[in-house]
Amino acid sequence: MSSIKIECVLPQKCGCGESPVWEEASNSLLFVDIPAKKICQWNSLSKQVQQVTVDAPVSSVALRQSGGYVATIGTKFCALNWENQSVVVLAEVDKDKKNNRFNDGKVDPAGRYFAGTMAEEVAPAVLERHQGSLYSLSPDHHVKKYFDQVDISNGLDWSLDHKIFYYIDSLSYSVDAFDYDLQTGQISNRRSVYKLEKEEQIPDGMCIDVEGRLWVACYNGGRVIRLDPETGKRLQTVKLPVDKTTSCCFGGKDYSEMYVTCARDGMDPDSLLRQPEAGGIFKITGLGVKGIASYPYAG
Ligand SMILES: O=C(O)[C@H](O)[C@@H](O)[C@H](O)[C@H](O)CO
Ligand SMILES: [Zn+2]
Repeated sequence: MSSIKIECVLPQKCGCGESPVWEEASNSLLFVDIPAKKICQWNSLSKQVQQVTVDAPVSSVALRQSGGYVATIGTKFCALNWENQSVVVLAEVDKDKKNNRFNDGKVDPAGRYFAGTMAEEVAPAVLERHQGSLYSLSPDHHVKKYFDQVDISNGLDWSLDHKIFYYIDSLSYSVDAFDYDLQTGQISNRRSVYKLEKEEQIPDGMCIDVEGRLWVACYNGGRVIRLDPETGKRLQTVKLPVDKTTSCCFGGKDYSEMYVTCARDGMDPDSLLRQPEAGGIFKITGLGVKGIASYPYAG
């Protein structure tokens, strides 16, 4: 076995850190702090953080092929110009659901921006149920709705051959798979590939590695787990010194490092004393497997 090392590389104190995305061009990790309405860029070489504050909870950020970024802000798909900090709305969803916001989002291998919604939480994982939907924004800014009745739309990624879409609705405690048609962006044939065990708690963000295995951050479980979606077996558990692990991505040189975000919101004073790094950005090295580059939005 390789020797795994876990370190907090940025003591950020995010209320809810989310959406880690590696940006190769700048050797940086992008991430958001949802309740703080912040999009952050941590430069791994200078160790400096730059941030842009927006006007509503921001739940995901992604690269944009034409430059800058895209982000899900409130219930809007937006484009962000980092230099002048300007935000342009590309599309809006759930207009009839005033209490909804977007949650996790990610770009598919064809450049479509996928993101799902949820009702705003009154406390972590406490919310009006079945209010969310899953959407994608195509490069021509057209919005497609896949399904509704979602509780907490969360982790998503695609298989290496682009034929499967993996998806997590947190309160189902399941990692699901769909057949994926990359040409049309259609999904079909939903099935569960893994049911979380009790101590693994709530499945949140997810990413795929070069061997086609899934890494799932377990909210309240203080860990990331590696799953084989073909056999439905858990292959590995990596525990972190914080409970509210929210998402993970590969990055760094050759995508051999894993970055994990986590939350501080919802922790009692006692847990905060025991977990002073809660809300920080963690780096895991020595996993012995690499990840893949994230896809940029093509619009
Ligand atoms: O990080 C996210 O994706 C959500 O926005 C969070 O609120 C947690 O996931 C949720 O509380 C646990 O289910
Ligand atoms: Zn999440």
